[in-house]
Amino acid sequence: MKRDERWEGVYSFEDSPFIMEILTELRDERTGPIAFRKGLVKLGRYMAYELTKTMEIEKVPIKTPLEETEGTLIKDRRNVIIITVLRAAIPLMEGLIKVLDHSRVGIVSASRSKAPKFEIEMKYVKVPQVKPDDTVILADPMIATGSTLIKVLDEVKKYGNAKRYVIVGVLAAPDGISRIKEAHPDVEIFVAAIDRELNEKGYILPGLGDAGDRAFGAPIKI
Ligand SMILES: O=P(O)(O)OC[C@H]1O[C@H](OP(=O)(O)OP(=O)(O)O)[C@H](O)[C@@H]1O
Ligand SMILES: O=c1cc[nH]c(=O)[nH]1
Ligand SMILES: [Mg+2]
Repeated sequence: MKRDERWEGVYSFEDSPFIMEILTELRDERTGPIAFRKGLVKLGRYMAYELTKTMEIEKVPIKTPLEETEGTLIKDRRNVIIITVLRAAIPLMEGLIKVLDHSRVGIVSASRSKAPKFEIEMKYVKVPQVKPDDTVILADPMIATGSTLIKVLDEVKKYGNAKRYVIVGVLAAPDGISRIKEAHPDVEIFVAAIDRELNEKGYILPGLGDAGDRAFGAPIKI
């Protein structure tokens, strides 16, 4: 895990060869939906494992069959809410929850309109009550303009105040990170990698394409 000097509380995993290898497969245009979804699940699992290193732990007395000793409990792991941003976060959440298995889960839909407006439509919001001990993880593979996550954070913060708000994603563009940090300075961001820029259609470069379409196939308009 590597802190990015450009912002407070922004981390990438560019120093982790294993996470980079999974990302390489996701970026590769030859990777089909089955392997793409599996890659997102794997990333979710390993990123959740890395995230536990930033959580509050407690030392607890335990008894082995032979003697008394001290054990470790990750206190914060018991108080996690994962907000899954449809569609592309579904496999990422599946991986996160393998490690953060006590999590309550919120589901929100967010769909970004085409350039230049990039308006976010949020039709479905089901979020549990947020308590002061909670770590709220906002799972969304792609942070492009940042508009989706700004809107999701605006909404989720209505459900109570959390101890931490943490975005877990795969790729981010610098512009999107700056916009999110401006709107929500308290949010921490953990992504596999921070890419170069956005193209005129709002896609991350070099990126991995449209994460939702690659995981689930392109929808059609009827
Ligand atoms: O940072 P932004 O510019 O807001 O873009 C990022 C959003 O775009 C993608 O979702 P999309 O709207 O394509 O929906 P989908 O997951 O259903 O494809 C992605 O999963 C993010 O939610
Ligand atoms: O590059 C991008 C940008 C937004 N959403 C995606 O799925 N990919
Ligand atoms: Mg999409």
